[in-house]
Amino acid sequence: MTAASASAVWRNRAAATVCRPCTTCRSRHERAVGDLPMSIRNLGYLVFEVVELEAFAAFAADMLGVEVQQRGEDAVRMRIDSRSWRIEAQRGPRNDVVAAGLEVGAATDLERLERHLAERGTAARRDAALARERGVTGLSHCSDPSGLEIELFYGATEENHRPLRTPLGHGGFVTGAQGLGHMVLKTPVPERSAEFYCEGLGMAVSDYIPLYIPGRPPAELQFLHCNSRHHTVALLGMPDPKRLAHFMLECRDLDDLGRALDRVQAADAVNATLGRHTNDGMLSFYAQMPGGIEVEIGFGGMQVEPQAWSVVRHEKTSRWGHVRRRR
Ligand SMILES: Cc1ccc(O)c(O)c1CC[C@@H]1C(=O)CC[C@]2(C)C(=O)CC[C@@H]12
Ligand SMILES: [Fe+2]
Repeated sequence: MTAASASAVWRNRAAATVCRPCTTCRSRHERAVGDLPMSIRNLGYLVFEVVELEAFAAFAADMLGVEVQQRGEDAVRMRIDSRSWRIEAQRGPRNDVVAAGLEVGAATDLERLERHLAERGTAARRDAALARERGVTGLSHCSDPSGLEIELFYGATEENHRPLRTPLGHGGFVTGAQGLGHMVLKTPVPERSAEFYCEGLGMAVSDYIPLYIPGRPPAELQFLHCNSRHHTVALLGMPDPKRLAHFMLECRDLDDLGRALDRVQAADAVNATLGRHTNDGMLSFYAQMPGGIEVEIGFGGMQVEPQAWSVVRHEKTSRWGHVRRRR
């Protein structure tokens, strides 16, 4: 079956919603990056809503080592690289991610992606005011199947004329073409979500890992890439009013991960111990930010070559470590 006819088959089946891990429908969204005429390039930014904004900002500055800038009374923005900002936190009740910025190459790419989404029944709406607010040239937004706001954008603002201001000193984070890091999203409709990110936005499956949590129905993690980062989005098939399972920032230097672990341990905020993941080989630990938002601090993730990648399955989530603590 050619790629074109496979996607036609998927489109014909789109009305039939099958939301459990299912090899039949899974095969419909499995294809390589670049198979579609347009694709998102990377995860550009994340917007959070948190009740305890000051505590969240302090944790980011003192534990993660990012640069935090106040933005009025009720928002902060964080820099982790040359971009003017990568993470925004707004004061609000949700204690969750409220928008994800996915970057495309340029104006024409955004237009093509909008047309492609419209053909598939997803209306992405242009918003010049929101583009200005985010500091980007063009922005069009829609919802993912779990209701998360997805902001497709191009033309971000660079601030590479000055280094990061952090009290801690930091060798920086792995970003560039790999984007800001990754996010793991819980979704009650994992097959629809996978179809949206793959057939809609042009991402591709890296691998699958089953998840057995005692006392819960078996679930599955689907790892998706859109550049050489092994996964930019991972989907966890599990209903939850909180959409974000965690987001991940990757340190360039191992010592920055080690020093972050020291600080997070001293603050008694470790959610999962140091470990190495099976699929991307990332060395990481997980920390609990104020508002219950979980962040993974990583180092040394394996990169994929999208055009040469073959989908695989793993039986375990970690080669070792990542022991979770009960909260
Ligand atoms: C398995 C895995 C590979 C690479 C990653 O970057 C990554 O975050 C994960 C998932 C880790 C984590 C887990 O294994 C136990 C269940 C967890 C906590 C979830 O509920 C979401 C993330 C899952
Ligand atoms: Fe992760």
